[in-house]
Amino acid sequence: MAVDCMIKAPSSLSSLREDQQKSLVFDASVLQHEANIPQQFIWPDHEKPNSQKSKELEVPLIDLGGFLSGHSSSAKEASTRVGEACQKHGFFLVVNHGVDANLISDAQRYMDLFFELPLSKKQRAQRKAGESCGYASSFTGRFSSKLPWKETLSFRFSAEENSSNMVEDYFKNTMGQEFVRLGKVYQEYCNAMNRLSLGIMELLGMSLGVRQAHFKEFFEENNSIMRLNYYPRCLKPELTLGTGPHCDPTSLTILHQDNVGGLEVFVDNEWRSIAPNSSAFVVNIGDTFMALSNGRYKSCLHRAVVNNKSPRKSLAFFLCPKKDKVVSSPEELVDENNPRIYPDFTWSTFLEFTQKHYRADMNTLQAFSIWVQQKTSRT
Ligand SMILES: C=C1C[C@]23C[C@H]1CC[C@H]2[C@]1(C)CCC[C@@](C)(C(=O)O)[C@H]1[C@@H]3C(=O)O
Ligand SMILES: O=C(O)CCC(=O)C(=O)O
Ligand SMILES: [Fe+2]
Repeated sequence: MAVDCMIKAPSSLSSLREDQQKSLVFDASVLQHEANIPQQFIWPDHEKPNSQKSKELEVPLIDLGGFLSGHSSSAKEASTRVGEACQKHGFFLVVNHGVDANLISDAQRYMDLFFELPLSKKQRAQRKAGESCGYASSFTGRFSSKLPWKETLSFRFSAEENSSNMVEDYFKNTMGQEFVRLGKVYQEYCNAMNRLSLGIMELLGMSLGVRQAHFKEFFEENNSIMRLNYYPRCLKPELTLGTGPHCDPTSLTILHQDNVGGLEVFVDNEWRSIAPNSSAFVVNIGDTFMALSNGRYKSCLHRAVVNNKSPRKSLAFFLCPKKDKVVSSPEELVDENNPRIYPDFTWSTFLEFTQKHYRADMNTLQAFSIWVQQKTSRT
């Protein structure tokens, strides 16, 4: 935000036209001291977080050690537990995941090096309209209400042969030479996330009764998104949300939250918190995998709340298919009792839908399916 509108009483902001509201830029370093939060950040009553802390959810904790060491009995056990979790709320924790603890703590710590920069420096990476990558501060320029209380830096990761330095190059080219070390850490982190995602895809394939390598092969050449979430402290946390209620439109999310806590899942009609566990990754399937599973597994509704004590950080790796690969559930999951639910689509079309036409929420895939069918009937 241009600092001047921090001195305007929030009520006067609503006098701005929607395009003027969208042109505001919020500076997190100012917002975190503001008791009078701008009204664009105040969510409707039915979506505000309860002021009392949400009850903790017992999330299945799956030890990948045996599976990753090639023990078939452990693989079977892990795939059964993954399947059970996906039949319920779609979230599970993985431990003994093979990702180096020092790499995780570096990836967490290095986020501060970026988000604590002056806004003008962060804006070197400013997300451009309609694009999924870059720096976004409360999504100004994108939404005019229900603004999330967060800053994000999103960048692309590709598992294709000729893209082994994509993340490193992004940081060097966008932020300059002094960010080369940061780029190397996030390149290594994304490589580790890629390996872990493909392992989890094997367990998902086994749990659905398709050929074990089916989904692993489908995602071999993925074009994924890495997102750094930075949630500044908020003096009125009961009025806003760090990330609003949504299902991830992507295929699989591997999330590492810091020790602050704030991730919540909607289960049995109530919001339940997922306790921080620095040695574990939180894994959930997204809309695209729900389509690939022909609706057998559901992508899950979740959100992030903020607090009035400290900032919160999370690392979210979003596994996405190669852009032009057709997303279509395997024959084994389609029969007369389970007709095909979703139209075939490509991830690039679905991603464009979320970046240019629809703010992802709990109905994104449904809205997208209708949009695709309308587009097809018009041509
Ligand atoms: C494909 C994506 C769109 C979002 C980032 C990835 C996966 C999660 C999506 C998102 C976080 C869901 C909630 C709304 C959103 C706008 C956000 O709060 O960031 C979504 C992301 C986005 O469109 O930038
Ligand atoms: O920060 C979190 O804990 C959740 C963020 C999230 O759901 C997302 O970025 O899609
Ligand atoms: Fe999410």
